[in-house]
Amino acid sequence: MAQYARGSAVAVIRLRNPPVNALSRAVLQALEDGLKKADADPSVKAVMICGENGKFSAGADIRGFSAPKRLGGALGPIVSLIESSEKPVVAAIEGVALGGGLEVALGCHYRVAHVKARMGLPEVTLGLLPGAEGTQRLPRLIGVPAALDMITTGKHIPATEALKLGLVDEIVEENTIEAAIRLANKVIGQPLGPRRLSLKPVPKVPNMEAFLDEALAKVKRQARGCLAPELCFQAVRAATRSPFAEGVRRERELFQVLLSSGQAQALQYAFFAERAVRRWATPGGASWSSAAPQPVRRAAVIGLGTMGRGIVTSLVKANIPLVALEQDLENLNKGRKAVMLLLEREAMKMEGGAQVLDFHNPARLQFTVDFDLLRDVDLVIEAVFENMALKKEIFHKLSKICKPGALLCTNTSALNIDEIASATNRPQQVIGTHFFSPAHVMRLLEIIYGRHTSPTAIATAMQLATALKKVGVVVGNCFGFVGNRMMFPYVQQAVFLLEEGSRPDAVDQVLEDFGFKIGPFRMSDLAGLDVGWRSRKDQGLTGPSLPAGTPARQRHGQRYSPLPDLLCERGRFGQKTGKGWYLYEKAGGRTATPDPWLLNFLSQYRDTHGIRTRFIDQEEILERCLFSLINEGFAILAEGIASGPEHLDVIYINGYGWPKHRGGPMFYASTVGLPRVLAKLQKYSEAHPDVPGLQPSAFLKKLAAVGNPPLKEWMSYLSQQSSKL
Ligand SMILES: CCCCCCCC(=O)CC(=O)SCCNC(=O)CCNC(=O)[C@H](O)C(C)(C)COP(=O)(O)OP(=O)(O)OC[C@H]1O[C@@H](n2cnc3c(N)ncnc32)[C@H](O)[C@@H]1OP(=O)(O)O
Ligand SMILES: NC(=O)C1=CN([C@@H]2O[C@H](COP(=O)(O)OP(=O)(O)OC[C@H]3O[C@@H](n4cnc5c(N)ncnc54)[C@H](O)[C@@H]3O)[C@@H](O)[C@H]2O)C=CC1
Repeated sequence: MAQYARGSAVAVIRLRNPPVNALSRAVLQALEDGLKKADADPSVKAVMICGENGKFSAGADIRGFSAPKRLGGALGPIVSLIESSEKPVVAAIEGVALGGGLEVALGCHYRVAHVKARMGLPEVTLGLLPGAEGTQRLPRLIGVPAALDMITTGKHIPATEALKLGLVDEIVEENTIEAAIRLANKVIGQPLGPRRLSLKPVPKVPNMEAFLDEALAKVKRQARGCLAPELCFQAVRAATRSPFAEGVRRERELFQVLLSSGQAQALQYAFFAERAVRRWATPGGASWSSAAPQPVRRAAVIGLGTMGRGIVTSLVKANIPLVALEQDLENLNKGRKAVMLLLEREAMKMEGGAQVLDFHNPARLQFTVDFDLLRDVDLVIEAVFENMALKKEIFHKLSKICKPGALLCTNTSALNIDEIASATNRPQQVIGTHFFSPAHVMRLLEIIYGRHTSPTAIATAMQLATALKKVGVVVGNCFGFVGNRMMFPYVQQAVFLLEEGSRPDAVDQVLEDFGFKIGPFRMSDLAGLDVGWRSRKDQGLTGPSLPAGTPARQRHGQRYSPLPDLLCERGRFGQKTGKGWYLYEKAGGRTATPDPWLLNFLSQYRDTHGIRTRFIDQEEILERCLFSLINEGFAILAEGIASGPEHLDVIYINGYGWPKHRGGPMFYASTVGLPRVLAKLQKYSEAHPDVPGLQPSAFLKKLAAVGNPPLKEWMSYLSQQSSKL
């Protein structure tokens, strides 16, 4: 709704739709009614539009996008109506003016913003473009380069930047509403022509066409298969080539293309999925609604290797004082240097820099080798080597040293949380906090509860995720948890495809074309092949503990590929050694080129094991890798390890580079259709009966049998008895 009030000469229209004043049909209708009332009332000389509760508007109501009668057509004419008003209209922007909200403000003749307000056209992140004439008005106001940047990235900009760009006329530190009314009174009677953006020419850029060509190339590079950025670009380009009305027509056409592309649906699903996972629940009945977090005033990180360094950096950025601990002085100094470098880089990106982060102050960041300094911390994050005996030793020590209420978190990739907790006197306060590398960059935090983990511990870990500006996803305890467990069959298929005749670059290309940031082989080279090798040796799958006489390509009666082990035995650990699945310019190099040695090695390997090389097409590569990952996802859901498919999708988008415009693996499966996924898995598992990852999960079979229900209904088909927990 929007509330209309008339004080003196200035009528006030207040957008009202908690929590973010989204522009629903009712709000737009009330806005239109208010404008008409103000127009008809001769005592009203100007209008001020603002939002309820300190927020202008977060834009169109995203929940309404799938409704049969959509808002798209309605908002543009209202923005035009505002602009054509014969009485000056001033926007008072507090909180946020996003999407349709900013387009409403662009229709106004003047804009006043609070210094803390943020503005943006984030439609591109929802697979759309600003469809209410925003792609035509914004370039006229702030110029093509700045408008293209905002519209194709969807970034939110602070009011201070908006003022520099000319997006707002004034920023205020005090009362925005009063300042807007003051301005409205001041401009009564002044000509409005120059304030109507639709009448302004688009400011010229020297050599506009060359600029646009370069901008398009950049947009395409960054979009990686996502349509919206390129269509946003095309809409802005139309503003440079055509009069306003024609540009608006083009904007509408492009908007319709996006709306029917399927990508918009996937991106909107991802938006709500990220919010849905905040409302966590466990099969035991604990949930976000009843559990309260405990405060974390001081934390500790143990182990300053690859992960620990990033975790320390994240905590410092979140303003949480902490102690960083290593096993000896040599490793401490190495870790300290690396942390300082990371923090200095982060500080350079921030306003206020190192002073804001204050990381040279030992009260905020203390380095030590002394466990005694952990006595009074509220939370510890352990990030030492992936070794159960070592982790248990550390947790035993922590339970003796740390104060009774302290939460003990482990950053393990796959190990059993219950076994780690068993080494302590407080298993209810032990929890997995699985960060992703680089930990100060990646948004995902997988939060793993064990058999005894308390609801308070889960709530505290979720609160930590929010404080670190990460997406926390609560999952149950199993080998590899959700993310890595789904990754195992995916990587396994990629390696099997090499055995059968494919090449690392061919497999990577297919998955990168699908939209992954990097394919499985480039990813393994980046992460280090030795990491998996160590884990396989610990599991007795390779190395000295492998029983004599074990067939080279079989373990426990299942197909096994020794290829990654053979590479490691030859010192090929990936980027760090300059050689892995690819060749690099030097140890630590990043440019991957196909390695003739490897191709020759593969062909010898096939000969040795009598494998007939065959041509493998792109469809098979894609389906075997993705469908085996998705299949594991169904097994995870059936076991109650995650409470819904949204959890798996949020994990994959934020932790594994899954293309967001495909909505996550489970959403993707729903778009492919479960009967088709099932049929393909059946076909591949018949061809490879010794690969359990290709055998369709019972839950997938059930969903296909009951008629492929929509994703949001999947969980209702799980019987209580099938949950393991
Ligand atoms: C046929 C199609 C017709 C198209 C019509 C054309 C019009 C256009 O040109 C298209 C548009 O306006 S598209 C909308 C553009 N706006 C956005 O993308 C803003 C999305 N929201 C945000 O960024 C943050 O929520 C925000 C920064 C605002 C606040 O962040 P917080 O972290 O403080 O809070 P959240 O937890 O994110 O949000 C609070 C609750 O509000 C819900 N919500 C947010 N934005 C919404 C929106 N635009 N529409 C509907 N619901 C929205 C959000 O889901 C959450 O609710 P719960 O999930 O129930 O907690
Ligand atoms: N590297 C990665 O991409 C990811 C790793 N992980 C997990 O994070 C944990 C750490 O992995 P990385 O950082 O890669 O290992 P890393 O080998 O780079 O670092 C481990 C650090 O722990 C220190 N350390 C060992 N014993 C210690 C002790 N008793 N007291 C204090 N410090 C000790 C070592 O000196 C070393 O600096 C592992 O459990 C791993 O599985 C989780 C997600 C991703």
